[in-house]
Amino acid sequence: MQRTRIKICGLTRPEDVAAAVSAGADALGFVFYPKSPRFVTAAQAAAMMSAVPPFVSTVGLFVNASPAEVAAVTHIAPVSQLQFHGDETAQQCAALAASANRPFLRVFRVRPDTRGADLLEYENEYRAASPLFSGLLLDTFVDAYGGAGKVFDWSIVPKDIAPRVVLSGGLSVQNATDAVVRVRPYAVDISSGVEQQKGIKDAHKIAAFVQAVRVADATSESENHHERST
Ligand SMILES: O=C(O)c1ccccc1NCC(=O)[C@H](O)[C@H](O)COP(=O)(O)O
Repeated sequence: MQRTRIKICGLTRPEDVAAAVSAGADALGFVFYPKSPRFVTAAQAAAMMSAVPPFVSTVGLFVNASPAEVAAVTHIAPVSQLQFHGDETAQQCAALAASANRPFLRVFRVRPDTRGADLLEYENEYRAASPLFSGLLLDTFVDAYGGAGKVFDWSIVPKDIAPRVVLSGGLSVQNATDAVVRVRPYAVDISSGVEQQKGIKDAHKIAAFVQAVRVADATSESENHHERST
């Protein structure tokens, strides 16, 4: 059975890290963008990461950060990978990742006029720019940079790219099963949909979200089985 990977983003409290790990999250996101309500310092993130068990990834999220800012964080907080969420070019992402010696996720902020071909072209550009490119994370374009809880039109995601992308943007306990069954992404990423208030996660919502994704995995498996046997 395909097991859709799950990233919980925007963690600011040790108890929220514990809730995400105990619910079965595969990756934990820490926001190093000072204007975010979910901003954490490198020292705060490092303290939270010290309680993360083996085989759970930690992701450091940056928006238009300088090489010095990324280096200052990665010297202190042992993130396993980077996420570039701003207007960085492919060359800038490649250089930031190389200097931090970490793989990176590139966020594509989907607009109403985005077409599937745009995603494939963007992915090719990043793949060509760096061996440290680990994949695209699809989020909804909003004027602010992210964590806004807005959904985009999932039908634009081409079937041939879906198994490699991280789907995000307005996911919730209510829409997670539908999103995963329809798109069949490699992974999903959620922030505001599992919060009580900005930056404060809700352990029950995290557990319910993980459960909703697992229901989708089981549904997709039974659909695959049905397709194979007819
Ligand atoms: O969380 C923030 O405040 C934030 C600030 C600047 C850039 C990105 C930010 N968050 C990104 C995420 O948490 C997620 O990758 C994604 O945007 C999904 O968020 P949501 O729609 O709230 O689930």
